[in-house]
Amino acid sequence: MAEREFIARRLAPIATSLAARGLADDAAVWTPPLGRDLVFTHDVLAAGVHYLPDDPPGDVAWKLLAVNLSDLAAMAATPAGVLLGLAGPDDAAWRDAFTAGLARALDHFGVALWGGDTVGGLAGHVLGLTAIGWVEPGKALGRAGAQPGDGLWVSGTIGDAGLGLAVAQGRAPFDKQLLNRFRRPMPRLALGQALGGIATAGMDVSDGLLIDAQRLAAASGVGLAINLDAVPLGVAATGLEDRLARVTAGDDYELLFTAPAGVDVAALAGRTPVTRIGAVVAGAGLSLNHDGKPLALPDRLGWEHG
Ligand SMILES: Nc1ncnc2c1ncn2[C@@H]1O[C@H](COP(=O)(O)OP(=O)(O)O)[C@@H](O)[C@H]1O
Ligand SMILES: Cc1ncc(C[n+]2csc(CCOP(=O)(O)OP(=O)(O)O)c2C)c(N)n1
Ligand SMILES: [Mg+2]
Ligand SMILES: [Mg+2]
Ligand SMILES: [Mg+2]
Repeated sequence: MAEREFIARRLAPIATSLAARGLADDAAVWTPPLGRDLVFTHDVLAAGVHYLPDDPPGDVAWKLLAVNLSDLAAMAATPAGVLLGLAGPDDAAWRDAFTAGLARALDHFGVALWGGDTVGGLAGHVLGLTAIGWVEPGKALGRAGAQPGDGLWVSGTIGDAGLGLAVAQGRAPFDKQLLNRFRRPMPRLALGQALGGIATAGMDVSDGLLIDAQRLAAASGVGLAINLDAVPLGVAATGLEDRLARVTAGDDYELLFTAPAGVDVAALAGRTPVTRIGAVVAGAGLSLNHDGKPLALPDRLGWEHG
């Protein structure tokens, strides 16, 4: 299918918002909600780097949208629309399944496809997505702002996606739930929006709990004391080494945030599970506690691109 035909047949039917103009013009035109600050993010997924080349294309579409919505959630924003960069081989069956999955994912999150670009003839897929959302003025949540005395909190469970990757690679027995944590992350949008204006700092966990916590600490100019044994895991760890593997695996797309001691975080989070895993302290960097004793930081804290 030629590019023009692909856009008309597969993309235009799912780009139904007024802003997208039927994908018939050179760009989208969106009227943002009056008086709101706009929030922008862009993440790329590359085959073999972020997902396995034979992962189901519909799940790849879900993940592409979800990882970007996770960054909007981290900022306490409400998503509105996205722009898609689709570059890869001329594989009509893959693209059909991808766009069908994208339509379902957009529908699930109530987000509009506003436009994008398509490039064929490549060896592997490189998928970009820009997500645009909005926040009430002054309510965007950043990584700076954590204060000594605040509690350190995380949503959901950590390390399951890392186990799911092992399942997908055939290194671990089949487990649908873990596979889904890797292929179909769930951005914490409701929690993020609830935290806006209340949490002192926040971010999403994409590279690994420890490395991302270290970034939050650095951005806030504080130290973070983390009780490793309090970190919620979906599957019990077999020992310290396993526990360290979970908190450095990444791909979690949970929210890591700090809140003043007086805030009832569980009530604020509503149906989203949240766990207090430590505290903000004066100083710098991370300090870990395990079995009631200080534990030296492992050499590797998480995922870093070369
Ligand atoms: N190629 C790039 N061009 C411009 N900004 C970038 C680029 N790569 C990353 N950034 C910005 O650097 C910051 C950190 O990026 P990243 O570590 O990818 O954050 P995240 O894990 O939340 O996606 C973000 O504000 C992001 O927008
Ligand atoms: C095939 C495969 N191997 C390894 C991983 C692990 N992994 C790759 S990138 C990454 C970190 C997140 O990706 P990044 O591009 O840094 O996203 P961002 O932090 O910008 O949201 C992780 C944990 C994976 N997701 N897929
Ligand atoms: Mg990024
Ligand atoms: Mg992020
Ligand atoms: Mg990263």
